[in-house]
Amino acid sequence: MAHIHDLAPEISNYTSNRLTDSSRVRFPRTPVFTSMNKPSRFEGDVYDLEFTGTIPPDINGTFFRVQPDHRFPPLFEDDIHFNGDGSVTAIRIAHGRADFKQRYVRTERYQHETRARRSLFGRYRNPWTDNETVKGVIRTASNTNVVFWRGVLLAMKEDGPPFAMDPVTLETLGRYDFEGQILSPTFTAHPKFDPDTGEMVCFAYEAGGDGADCSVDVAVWTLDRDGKMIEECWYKAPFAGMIHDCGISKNWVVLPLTPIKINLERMMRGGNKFAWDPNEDQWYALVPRKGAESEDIIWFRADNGFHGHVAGCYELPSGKVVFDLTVADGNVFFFFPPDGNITSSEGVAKRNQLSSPTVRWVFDPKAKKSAIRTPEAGDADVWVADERVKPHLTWLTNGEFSRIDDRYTSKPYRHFWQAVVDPSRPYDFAKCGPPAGGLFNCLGHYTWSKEHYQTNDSNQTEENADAGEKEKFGLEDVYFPGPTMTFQEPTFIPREGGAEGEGYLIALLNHLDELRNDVVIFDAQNLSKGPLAVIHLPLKLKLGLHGNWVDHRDIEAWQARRAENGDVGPVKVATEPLPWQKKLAGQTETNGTNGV
Ligand SMILES: C=Cc1ccc(O)c(OC)c1
Ligand SMILES: [Fe+2]
Repeated sequence: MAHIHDLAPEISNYTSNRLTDSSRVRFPRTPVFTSMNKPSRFEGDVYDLEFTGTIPPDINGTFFRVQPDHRFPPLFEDDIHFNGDGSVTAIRIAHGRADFKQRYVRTERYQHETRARRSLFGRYRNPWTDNETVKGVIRTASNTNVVFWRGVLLAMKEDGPPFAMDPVTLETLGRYDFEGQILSPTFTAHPKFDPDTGEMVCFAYEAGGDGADCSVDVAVWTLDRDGKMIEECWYKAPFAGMIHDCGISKNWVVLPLTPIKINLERMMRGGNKFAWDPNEDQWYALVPRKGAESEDIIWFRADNGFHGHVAGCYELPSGKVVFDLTVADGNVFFFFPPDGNITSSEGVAKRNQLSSPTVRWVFDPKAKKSAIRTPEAGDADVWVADERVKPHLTWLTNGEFSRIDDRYTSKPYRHFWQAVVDPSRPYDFAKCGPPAGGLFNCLGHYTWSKEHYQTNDSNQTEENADAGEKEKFGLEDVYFPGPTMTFQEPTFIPREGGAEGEGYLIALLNHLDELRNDVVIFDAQNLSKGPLAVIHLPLKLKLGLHGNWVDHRDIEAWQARRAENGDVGPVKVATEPLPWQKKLAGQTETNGTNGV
């Protein structure tokens, strides 16, 4: 059979890395856009998905998740996955059956590019690489997380405000500014919900100016269960770096500042948003949840490392704060190499060799601290603990995307789950090629042992732990599906009335050979037994980031509250431009009227 390229010759739409012919719809032939990573770009519904096994009949809710999925060939041929448009998937499960729905988030970016029928926004979080026609437009692709908040689904990416969607239809309602209460240019993709108070704790970094100016301003907010902002405090970080996830305990917020840095000059030259700095520390900010002032923040410094996602965070009887997350021993984001250093192709091989254990830190809010100055923070005091911190323990789990039973957010917890990398298992390279998105070839369930469930309060660090203890701190329950499959992030589904961790685990499975996905459901505490149900999608999705489970009764209760005659009423999306946009428009106008 003739190859398709023989029938119609392939003509590149790129010249020297730039899109030079936007009339040719042809994606780059790079690993970011081929094989499992090929854009899928569809929206649609599949009613009553085929499945094997048994979908537990007590499950009634929706698994929401989001993937970056480029709609148009990017402006730069070497574009990265994280720059793709947010596409939200909903797997609605009830009565032992499942339905599928997928829609793009109608961001402002989406609207502009649809009208132009081409890409207009350039490199990841770099507005200096955009088409002139979209200057001042909110650039976010809303592609990192979807959370349910007071009746709406919020699609989020940390470079911009969230966009609200209807959780049943996935229709985009508009940009959400929390009814005018949060007007920062950026907003986290990882807010945390306090199960006792119903509060949402959230934050933003690079938040001081227009969201692309390398600002060191960090904001932390609390909204109460009625959606009212009750806490807001602004801080200065020691440098402009990524703060991706966070943890909350009863009284504290922990913000991990990763040594991957923003540099304005590099951005203005059209370069990368971030560069890994192998010589910089990891920093952790301990921030009071209530009544904080800027000077109350304490920064703890530790040796260089790359933060993954947070498992748990809670306080010990002494008031010290336990903070558990994965920390890799090198640059996970190989596409953001150190300035003037290794190429990203060297980086990908290196990334696949990184070790990514689960690390427990114990921070003392009463630690002695001193004010320092950094070039980036200018004349602002940055309060730093005098003593550097060391891991309290390091569990060699080698995974990422830690999740817990979210009803235990802010509390001591026993169970966590991860997508796990186990290079000792067979991998069919001939059929699958390099593992797209990383070799997450197992799902793992971890149970902290009794002595580590609520870690003892002595100031024990790795150095005085027993040698054997450094590796395992509880039980491991791992499932390996076979040499042609990898997993995406798992999400816990609680069983009604169940104790912590009683319920199900749901995740997407990638068939790297067939280029197709399944949705798998496990007994959350018995992964090694294999899935209870495998729901077969008739198509290939993309590698997503994060997802969340929403009980259907919550959706129904909020539909009633959000009805025209409900006690809350329909959600109000943002109607005014953000302050940075108004300022920019004002500057443009002034230039015009002055005629200079
Ligand atoms: C996994 C982290 C992460 C961090 C920043 C991003 O913009 C992102 O986009 C999908 C993902
Ligand atoms: Fe994340």
